[in-house]
Amino acid sequence: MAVKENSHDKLILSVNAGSSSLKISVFAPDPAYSSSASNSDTQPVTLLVTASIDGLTTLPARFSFAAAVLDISSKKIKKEEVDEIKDHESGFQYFVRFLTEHTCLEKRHIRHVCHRVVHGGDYPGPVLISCESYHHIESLSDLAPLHNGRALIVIEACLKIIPDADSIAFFDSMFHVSLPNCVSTYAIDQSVAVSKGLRKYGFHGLSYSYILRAVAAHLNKPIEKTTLVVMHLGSGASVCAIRDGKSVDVSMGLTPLDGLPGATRSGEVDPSLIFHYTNSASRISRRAAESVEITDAEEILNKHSGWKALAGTEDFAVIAERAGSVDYPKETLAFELLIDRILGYIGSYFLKLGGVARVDALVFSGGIGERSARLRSAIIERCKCVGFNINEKTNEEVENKESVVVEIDGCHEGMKTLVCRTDEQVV
Ligand SMILES: Nc1ncnc2c1ncn2[C@@H]1O[C@H](COP(=O)(O)OP(=O)(O)O)[C@@H](O)[C@H]1O
Ligand SMILES: CC(=O)OP(=O)(O)O
Ligand SMILES: [Mg+2]
Repeated sequence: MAVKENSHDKLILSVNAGSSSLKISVFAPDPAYSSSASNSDTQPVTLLVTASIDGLTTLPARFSFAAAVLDISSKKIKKEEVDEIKDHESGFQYFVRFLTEHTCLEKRHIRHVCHRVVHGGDYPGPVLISCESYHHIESLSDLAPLHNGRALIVIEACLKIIPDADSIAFFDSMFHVSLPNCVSTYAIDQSVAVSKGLRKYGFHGLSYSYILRAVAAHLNKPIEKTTLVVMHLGSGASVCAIRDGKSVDVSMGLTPLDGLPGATRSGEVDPSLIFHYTNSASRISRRAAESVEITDAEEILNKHSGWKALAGTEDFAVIAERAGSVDYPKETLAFELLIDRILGYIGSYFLKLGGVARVDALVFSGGIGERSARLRSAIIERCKCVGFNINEKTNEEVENKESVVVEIDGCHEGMKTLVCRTDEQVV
């Protein structure tokens, strides 16, 4: 397996610690690109390998691996159950060992490790991991109890296993620094809000950033003139309103719990529900993730709610398949409830963005948005009244299409309905 030394000796590892998954890609800088020849802050990269571990909250975990370049590795693995992967940390260790044993890439050639970190507080851009930034991210862990703690565990494992590479944190919240004040502000005492940083931050920003670029390119429009309603529907689910290339609203809030329900998350509830659910709801617990302190209420609403609570499964594919059958009332409720909440955001954001005159497209993405033709169809059916459309045959065939962006509307004029295969690692 001969690999040109100069093209693969400056590797970039990109790690995406999601709530139920760990996705890792390895990139090399594009050798044809000269940084001095461009003023752009982005540099093209070539994907070498990509791996994904899912089911981390419903063990056994499943490992997938593929090399994008033939001479790197002949291995291709599709969802193999791996008992030794128990969590994000052991998943990362497994991946690095796999890379060493089954590809010609060498650990010593990894120069940069980019970590997706969900909550970055006021950080407007990426930061190099140092003692100070590590502790800042740690201090935000109780605002993203399913995410920041796990990302830090992976960062620590990485510093141990690949000590010569620098680690850089890229935040989900960065994309939403453009939220208008009236959107990000909660109607509470502003001196408390400001001193404690209690405002809407919004998440899934790396995904929205990727989707915005990909969709703008697909529509042949400049990013700064692209206006979209985008759904990122995965174990954590959100909707974002993008006006002229900037996030102007997003359904997640101070934490990723707000907005849509998810695999184990309740999504928005009347805040008073917490006081009535159980009288021990505000007791501090240490169970969510090591090193994170949260209350019982946060634990219940983050880890024991969502479709796990409604239908007894965290797998939305099962829910989508069973919904509508009289034999499966729980799955039917979970499916219809998600659609109801999504429609609420689409309607609201469509109006906020200026309706049919301004919106370029409605975009589905994330594990569910990209794979559930049934969910897309059920949503678009109810969005026809505002001008969106769906071609059922194209919708069913999305999985067979290779392109990053797939049109499922079948119209040639007006607002598009699109599916975008998001890639947070590449951002
Ligand atoms: N064919 C499918 N139909 C509907 N949902 C699916 C399908 N395949 C996977 N999913 C769902 O996608 C979700 C995972 O989405 P993903 O965005 O990859 O995860 P994460 O939120 O952890 O990053 C899971 O809830 C899974 O059930
Ligand atoms: C922010 C968030 O919910 O991320 P994920 O969907 O990866 O869990
Ligand atoms: Mg994700």
